[in-house]
Amino acid sequence: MSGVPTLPRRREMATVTSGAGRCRLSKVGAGRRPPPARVRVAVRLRPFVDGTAEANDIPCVRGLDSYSLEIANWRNHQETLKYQFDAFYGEKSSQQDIYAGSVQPILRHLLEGQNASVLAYGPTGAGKTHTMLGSPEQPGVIPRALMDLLQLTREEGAEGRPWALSVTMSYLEIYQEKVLDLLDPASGDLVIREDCRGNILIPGLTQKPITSFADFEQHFLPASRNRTVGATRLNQRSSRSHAVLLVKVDQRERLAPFRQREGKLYLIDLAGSEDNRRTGNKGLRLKESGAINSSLFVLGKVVDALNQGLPRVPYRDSKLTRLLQDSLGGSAHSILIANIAPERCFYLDTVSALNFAARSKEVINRPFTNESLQLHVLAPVKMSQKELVGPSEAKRAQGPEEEEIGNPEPPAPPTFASQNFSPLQKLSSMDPAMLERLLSLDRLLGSRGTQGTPLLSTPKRERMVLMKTVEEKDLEIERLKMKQKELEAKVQAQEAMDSKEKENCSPTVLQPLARRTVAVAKPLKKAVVIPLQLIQEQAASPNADIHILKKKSRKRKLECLDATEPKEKAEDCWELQISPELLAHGRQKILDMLNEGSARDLRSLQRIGQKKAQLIVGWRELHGPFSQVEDLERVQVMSGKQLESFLKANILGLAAGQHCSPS
Ligand SMILES: Nc1ncnc2c1ncn2[C@@H]1O[C@H](COP(=O)(O)OP(=O)(O)OP(=O)(O)O)[C@@H](O)[C@H]1O
Repeated sequence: MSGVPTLPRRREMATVTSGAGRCRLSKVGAGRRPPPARVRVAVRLRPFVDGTAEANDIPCVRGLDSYSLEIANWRNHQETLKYQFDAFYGEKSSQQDIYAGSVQPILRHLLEGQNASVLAYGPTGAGKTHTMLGSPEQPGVIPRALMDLLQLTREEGAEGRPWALSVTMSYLEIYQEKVLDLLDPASGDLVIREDCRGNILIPGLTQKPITSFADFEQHFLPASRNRTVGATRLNQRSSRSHAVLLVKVDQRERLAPFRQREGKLYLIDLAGSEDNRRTGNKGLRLKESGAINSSLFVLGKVVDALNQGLPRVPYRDSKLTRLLQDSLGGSAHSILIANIAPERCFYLDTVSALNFAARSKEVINRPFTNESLQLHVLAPVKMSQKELVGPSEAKRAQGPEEEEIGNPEPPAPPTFASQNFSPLQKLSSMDPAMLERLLSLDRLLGSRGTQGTPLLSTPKRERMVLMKTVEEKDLEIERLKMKQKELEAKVQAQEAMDSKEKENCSPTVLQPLARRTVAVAKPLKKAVVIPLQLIQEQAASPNADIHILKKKSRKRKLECLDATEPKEKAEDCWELQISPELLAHGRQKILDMLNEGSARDLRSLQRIGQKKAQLIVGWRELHGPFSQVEDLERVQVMSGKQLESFLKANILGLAAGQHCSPS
């Protein structure tokens, strides 16, 4: 029985055990080799069904316990062949037993951003479609898994949880070595490709978003009717194709660093291996059978190559194995359910299926977390060409054939200025503004004496860390910009009120430092042109504790060409003398500015240009706040002597501001 056109009613489904799927976020795969996960193998023995059993037929297979079974040895009738698997389900086992025992436990990996696959394997008529799809009365793995998965994603992606989740489904069949989209049968034969991380992709395959089981049914039921089935002597509704349901779970982190994860679940109902002497296949059925058997033969070769550790695994020898590349010996948590039949007429098929299952349980996969940074938090990520175009356009873009052997890379992304940087991180798909920010950071790091291009030449992992930092900084900048706008608005309001007082002040005297930092660009620089007379007058003002200038006679050495002793000439000069209170106050103001000001704020200080401001901000981010103004020397933006004049210039400006301030 295949291609069941209806799905079970929801009330007949098992209760969802969401606790079992609670997400534990895994960091597997970041730099280290992911730990191995063996392909799990379960065997299911179906009961006798009408039409297949002969009179007085007794089963040729017998279960021993919940892991092992025995079958008569056709070479020696006195003996039996014993097999042990991860699970054995006898003829009385229910659909729920198989689902809960072997399938449900792997669903949680999808929420960790890992891939999983369930394959039903076995001879024709042994119960693969019954196991995977079932009937309305006895729902199989597919409806049960979908129901649980949708429930899990609803819980994990609920408002207030750290990740937002979305689910999509695709459904395809491999019929006579053609990949057909069951959700869009008109799209023709699709190509299978592999990305640089070894993920298998089918460009142009329809993806339908699903949020509820009703959504799933709405797409799945009509698509199931598109599946190719036909009657054979052994099965009235025999699957003539391998059917693959692909369910993708996308996760987006709601807060920084806005990671993104993708977990894929393959639910595969393989076509059964067929002995054409018994199926009575002729004509088209024989041709179909040939395609089915040869792809299953390649599947056996792939499993053998993986078991023997051969350097070449013949994944590309059939569409089926190409599609299963990341499930067998790849990145998925995989479970193979080998379906067998009890009738004697199935004996040889059963032995062959059991031998295949026994070999498969030696196959080792290395599942890893499929995680990346969500760069479009700041700028929309360019979707890949394949995702943007419909099936037919994608096919046209690619050409009619599957990709060349030995050229597993996906098609080149659209040409873009950053393509030189694209081998690991998705720089090529990056928004130009983001790339510009990245380059600025790169220049900044370069200007601090780092050799080469520190950002763009670093390995992927480090680069991702740096890019995370860029994103965080950008958010911080946004926050500061907002704050600055608020302050500017306040200043403007204040200025309107203060206009009268300003008129009384000399035009050469400026606003207090605190307000200048957020007002018009670089007003503080004007403070240095305060006429000395004015300052002198100010020094003589009633506010006697701020003395900033003092007239002093000083001897100056004069160069004498012919004399050995230099002549000295007494002359009057002005020496800056700042009162200790003002000095301490000014130092504190500058220190506050160094620790809290943005690069733009810092540029309003005397002797600080754009480059120095950026270096100061960068140093602060790396080392924490400045404990004293002298720390500026450690930033290497000024020497000790320059620091002294920097302090004087700024404190002078500050004093001038204070004197003019109406308060
Ligand atoms: N565990 C079971 N309990 C009851 N009936 C079963 C069971 N397994 C299979 N059947 C019945 O056996 C018949 C054949 O099963 P099914 O179509 O699932 O086989 P299949 O392996 O998918 O075959 P094919 O490869 O030809 O598509 C169907 O009528 C199905 O309902």
